[in-house]
This record gives sequence, C-alpha cells and structure tokens, in this order.
Amino acid sequence: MGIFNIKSKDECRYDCISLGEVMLRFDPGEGRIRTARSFRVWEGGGEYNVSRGLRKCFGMDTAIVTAFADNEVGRLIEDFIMQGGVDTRFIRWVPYDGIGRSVRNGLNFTERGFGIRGALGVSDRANTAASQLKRGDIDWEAIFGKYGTRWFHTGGIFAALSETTPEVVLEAVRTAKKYGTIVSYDLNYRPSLWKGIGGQEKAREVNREIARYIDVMIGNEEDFTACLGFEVEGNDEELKELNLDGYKKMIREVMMTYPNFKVVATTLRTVKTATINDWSAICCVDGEFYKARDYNGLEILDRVGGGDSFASGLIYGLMTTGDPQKAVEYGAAHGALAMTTPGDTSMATLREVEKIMAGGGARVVR
Ligand SMILES: O=C(O)C(=O)C[C@H](O)[C@H](O)CO
Repeated sequence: MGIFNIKSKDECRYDCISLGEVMLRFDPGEGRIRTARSFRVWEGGGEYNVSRGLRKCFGMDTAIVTAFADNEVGRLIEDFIMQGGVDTRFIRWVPYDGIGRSVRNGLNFTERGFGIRGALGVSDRANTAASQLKRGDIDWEAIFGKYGTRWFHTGGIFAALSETTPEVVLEAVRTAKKYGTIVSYDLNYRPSLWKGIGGQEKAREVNREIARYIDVMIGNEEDFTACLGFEVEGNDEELKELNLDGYKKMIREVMMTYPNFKVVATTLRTVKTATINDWSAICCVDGEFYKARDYNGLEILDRVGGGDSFASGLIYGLMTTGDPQKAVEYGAAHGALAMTTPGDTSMATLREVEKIMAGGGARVVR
C-alpha cells in the first residue's frame, strides 16, 4: 500500500471534486485597476482552480460544488467553468432578486504587479451565493455515495466566507471520510475575509477543527502560522530569505499535532520582486522530506493561482504515482508554469510540466 488507499476509478464517477467559491476575475492586463479602461475577464477561485488544473492539464474527471445567483454574471462564470471542462452539475443556482440585495456573485479585481509594484487584489464578494451556503444545502451523500469521488479538495478561502461555510466544509469532509475519499485542504489565509468575522483567532479556531479530517494539508509559508498557530523559528518578517530548516521543524510539529495528516506540503516562495521569485516546494510524508527542484529567479507574469496549480500537480502526482518526490515535482513545475500565463488557472500541458520537471529549458519549439 502507498501513502493512502485511494479508491479506484471504476468505483467513482470523479477523480476530484472541489468545494469553493468561483468569482469573476477582472484583469487590467499590464495596467492598474484604478486607471483601467478595459478588463479581460476570467473565472477563478482557490479551491476551484485545483479541479480546473486537474481537468485541463492533467486530464482527470473533476467537478465543482459551489453556488451562484442565477443572473447573467453567474451564467458567464458557468460558461468559463464549462470551457475548462469541470463538471457543473453540483452548482446550486439561487434565484436573483434583480439588484443583488440578498444574493450576488463575487467579483475579483486583480492586478499582476510588476517589479517593485506587488500584485494587488480587490474583491467585491460579500453576500455571494457561495458565502450563503449552509449545512443541509448540498446533498453530500449523493456526491460521495451515489456518484463517488476519489479525492475531495477544499480550503480556507471557502471556510472564511461566512459564519455558515465552515459548517458546510465539516459536513463535506465528514461524509468524504465515511466513503473513503481522500481529502485535501489548502489553508490559503486571506486576512480580508477573516477581518469582519473574528480575525486570526477565529481563523485558527475554524481551521483547527477542520484539520482533524484532512489527509493532505497544503499551505504556503505563512498559512500554517496564521491558520493553525504554528510558528516558524528564525523567519524574518518579510520572508526575504528561505528558512528551510525552520519550515521542516514546523512541519514535523504540525504532523505530530495532527497525526491524520498523511502529507503536508508547502510552497517555498521568496519574493525578490513581483516579477522575480525564487520558487520551490517541499512535502513531508512519514517524517521524510521531499523537496522539488529549485526554480531560482523564476520570471512571473501573473502569480495568482500559482499555489493552486502547485496543489493540482501535487494531487495528480500523489494519485498517479504514489511517489512523494514525483508529486512535489509535478506540483512545483505546474505552479511555475501557471505563473507564466495570465489568469488564475494554468494553460500548461502535461507534456510541458514533465519537460520542466526533467530540467527542460525554454528553447523555441517549432
Ligand atoms: O483570494 C481569493 O479569495 C480567491 O479565491 C481568488 C483567487 O482565485 C485565489 O486567491 C487564487 O488562489
């Protein structure tokens, strides 16, 4: 047996199902939100992006559980999701009241940053249909029992949307466990979301409870501190230098506190400028660490979604190879490639990911 017992494809309709909010992303291209005259739109959402990557780059069968207000904006986001090949059958459509007083769809304005100017996100997402999901709204028995999925992914963005969404996560992960589905969770700390509902203290309370049901815990350097309260010894404030020993020590402590975590994975990003980052990742299984190759001086076009593409690559690697070293390499390579193109989701192919993993360069192909 490998790291865990993953259900076989013949018992399950899906390889992976995500639970999360999907917003309409407004991208001002090279410019700034405050002076934009036109925006390009995409769909995006931390948890969704993972299933999108698994579908589009890695060829797996995936679906999204979310909710939209039933208006033209919701239908546009649905259209993007359909284009990405993620199954839309579990989307809950909520009647629209004509002005968004009671329910709306999330809008996410994001500029990419360049050089000394960092990326900037401005979301407009209160009272969305997804944030209003509550216990009992989704038929998890049907999802995990009737259809079946080998893997379930959700995360700390969805859990932070409102007072009711953590309950939805707990309901989902408990049912997933009942049916033997592997569960991954990306902590994805978003201060703006927690601010109005109890701040970091509440984030820790919620995430600590959810953590007890998670098999694969994913986060970046800051998430384990913000969401679960683990400190990394010797980190500088700005995370200018990579403190690998500190992370390893912290991850060991995390795994002792949560013995249910079979895999803990974290991306390692040192921001030199918005455009140049050092990038890598580590994962830990059974007390052993596996580190991806270093992408030092990686040139970034759009960093948003890099962590999600890391997660989808990691999950693909864990599901298909069961080898943590390969899994972390798939994750880091897919994350790196995703940051070379605009939009939240990757435009990479499996062949490109594997070429990068093997140390391939950027010579023209024609
Ligand atoms: O930050 C959020 O809440 C989002 O879901 C927006 C982006 O899609 C997400 O940050 C990408 O990881």
